[in-house]
Amino acid sequence: MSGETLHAPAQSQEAERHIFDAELIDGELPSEPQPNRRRRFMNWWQRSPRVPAALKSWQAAKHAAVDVLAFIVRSPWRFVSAVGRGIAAVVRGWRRWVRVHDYRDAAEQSEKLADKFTEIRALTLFRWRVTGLVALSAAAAVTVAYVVYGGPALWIAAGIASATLAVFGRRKDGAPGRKPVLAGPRTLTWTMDPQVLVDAFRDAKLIGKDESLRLVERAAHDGAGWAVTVDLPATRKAADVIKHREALASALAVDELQLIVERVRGRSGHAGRVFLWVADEDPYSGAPLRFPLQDVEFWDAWRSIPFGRDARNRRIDLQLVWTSLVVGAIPRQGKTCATRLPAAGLILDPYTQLYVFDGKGGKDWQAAEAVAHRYVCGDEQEHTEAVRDYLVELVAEVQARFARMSTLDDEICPESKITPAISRDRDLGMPITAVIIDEVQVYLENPTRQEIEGKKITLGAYIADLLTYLARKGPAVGIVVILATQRPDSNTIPSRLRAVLGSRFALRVMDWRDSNIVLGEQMNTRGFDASTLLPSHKGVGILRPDGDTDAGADTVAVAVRTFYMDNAEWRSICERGRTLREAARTLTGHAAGDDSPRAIDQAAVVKALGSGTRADDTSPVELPEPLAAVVEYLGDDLDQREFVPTAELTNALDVEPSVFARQMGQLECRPTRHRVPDEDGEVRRVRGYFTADIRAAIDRVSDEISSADQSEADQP
Ligand SMILES: Nc1ncnc2c1ncn2[C@@H]1O[C@H](COP(=O)(O)OP(=O)(O)OP(=O)(O)O)[C@@H](O)[C@H]1O
Repeated sequence: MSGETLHAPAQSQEAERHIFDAELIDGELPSEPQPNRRRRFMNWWQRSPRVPAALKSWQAAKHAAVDVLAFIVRSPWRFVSAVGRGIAAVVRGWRRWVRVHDYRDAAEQSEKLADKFTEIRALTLFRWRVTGLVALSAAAAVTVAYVVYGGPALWIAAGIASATLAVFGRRKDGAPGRKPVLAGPRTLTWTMDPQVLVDAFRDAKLIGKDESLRLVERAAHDGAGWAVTVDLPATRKAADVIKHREALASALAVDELQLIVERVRGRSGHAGRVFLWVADEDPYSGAPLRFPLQDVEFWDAWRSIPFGRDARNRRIDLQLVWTSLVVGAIPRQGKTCATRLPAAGLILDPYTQLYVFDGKGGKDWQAAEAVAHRYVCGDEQEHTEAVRDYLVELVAEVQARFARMSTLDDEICPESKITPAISRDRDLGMPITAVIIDEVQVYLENPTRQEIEGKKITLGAYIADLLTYLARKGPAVGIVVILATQRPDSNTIPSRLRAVLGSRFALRVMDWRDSNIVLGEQMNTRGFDASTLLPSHKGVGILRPDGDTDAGADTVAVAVRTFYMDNAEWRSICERGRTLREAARTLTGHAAGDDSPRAIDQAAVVKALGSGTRADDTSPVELPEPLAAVVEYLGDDLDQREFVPTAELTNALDVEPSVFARQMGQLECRPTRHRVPDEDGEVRRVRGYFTADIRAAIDRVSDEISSADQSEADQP
């Protein structure tokens, strides 16, 4: 029940009290029953089933008028096509009759066709004669009528014949053989004829042959496209339509990027109500979108930062505090531009501290030097070591912040989490701190081995551990991690790091596996695959936000065209950020000419990471058997193959199949049947494991182990 309904009795009681309290003055008796009567009439009008729905509101009347107009405009064409279908049906029926099909089929079925041959032939001849006779009589009748009554008789005869044919050929739901096979392109014809939409849903196998759709709101032009809301038949789910958006786009003959499918939720929606929006043309073409923060003097880092627009031109903002972001794409798709947008929002808040590391070493991030507390640009060994040192410094800072926070009273820090007031209080020293790393793979892939507290580990793996810690523990004390990579594979960004990155943005990638690595397991099967984006669509990607978007809290992911900011505009934002910091006296570190590292307790950092004990970076978390053996056997295939038969695994690992199945089951990895081609190329259904399920199990187990290690390390 809604709040409004709950409050209604309270309001009426209040009104009654006022009436009773009021003094009744002579001559001021209520003399105008008019409004009440009017309201009663309106109430009756709105509720009465006898009043047509079209007369109940202006909008309904407008829709009805449009419907009538559309009907009138379409009727000549519908009449002609009905007559055409009628002629086809009559000719088809007559042919079957004259060729004695029914009799012939019966004889065939009872295998007596040869015996009945003479009878069938006689009957055929007879029916031809009847046909001839009827045709001659009809022609004679028309001729006589013409001679007696003149031209109008011919018109009347043609009218009667065509009306009869039209009735015979009218479109009936499910009538087979009445629909031309080549119906022509469906693009936008559905806006005029909802039957086309129903056919598209059937063709895309989203509803059955005998099922239909209920139109909740007829197609209307909305923005730069057409919108329609439909109810699916009972038991059909809107979520399935979203999942099979591509099939529906194909059935409607539009590019899938042009089709938006959303579930209608809340009071006016339910699990089977779908909102469809089809763009008139490619929604991602046209001039780049201007970044709104170019025109603001200051931005509050706690507010969502404008990121781009979806196909319907709705603005999509990105909340950064409390979360982290990973951007993945093949080169030249707009990764750096996309990463600079949230960075710009943070730069325009003078109370935000920035760690900017650019693995590419170009001039993309040079302007940020003017505001960055720590800045590294380059891919040499010394740069990677500097990144490591600054990250270690930040991990120590996170620990110190937690320690300081525990001493704050409840009024300042009610939830042992950072608040806007804490982040701006310079005495507390806990500003929102963003770590922005472009081309992070450069640092994560560094193979140099180093010794951390007596254990050998590569520099790349150590940086991954530091980032994992920052993304996992940092948000509570105001750390925001933003990573961009052109190599979104599992070897580059380890699963333990990926698992803690909240928001994901995938611009165009090579294939669905890479897309899933950025966006999350099985996102392609839920209808989100960044490898299907077009190369010409620079800056267009799929965003899977950590929190809500304007596109609806229920939206798992949304295709977004990011705002665009050229180098000059980016530089001007950085300059503005510097002026703001100078005024607020928050310019520190590199930007203030101070690159000296802070003194830190290395051992405490290693303990906090809980990963300093790892002996080998290639298996950062020691997986339990048989998962470890499966990972070792599959190697790169774990990312490249979709499915591995159980028999192959049990043979390769030399294990007892039932024991193997039980152990894998305990790790929540269960086999399924799947069609795979065998050596002869024949497709067979075999039992086995989807590599996505194996990867999910690895992530789950790694996370559990890391958290256990972490809580051990957190023990004082
Ligand atoms: N939102 C956008 N709108 C329009 N064009 C864009 C957008 N984002 C990027 N571009 C175009 O794409 C080009 C490549 O962008 P960018 O340099 O960000 O790509 P990248 O993925 O970082 O490339 P690399 O991997 O080489 O660093 C830019 O020069 C720009 O012209």
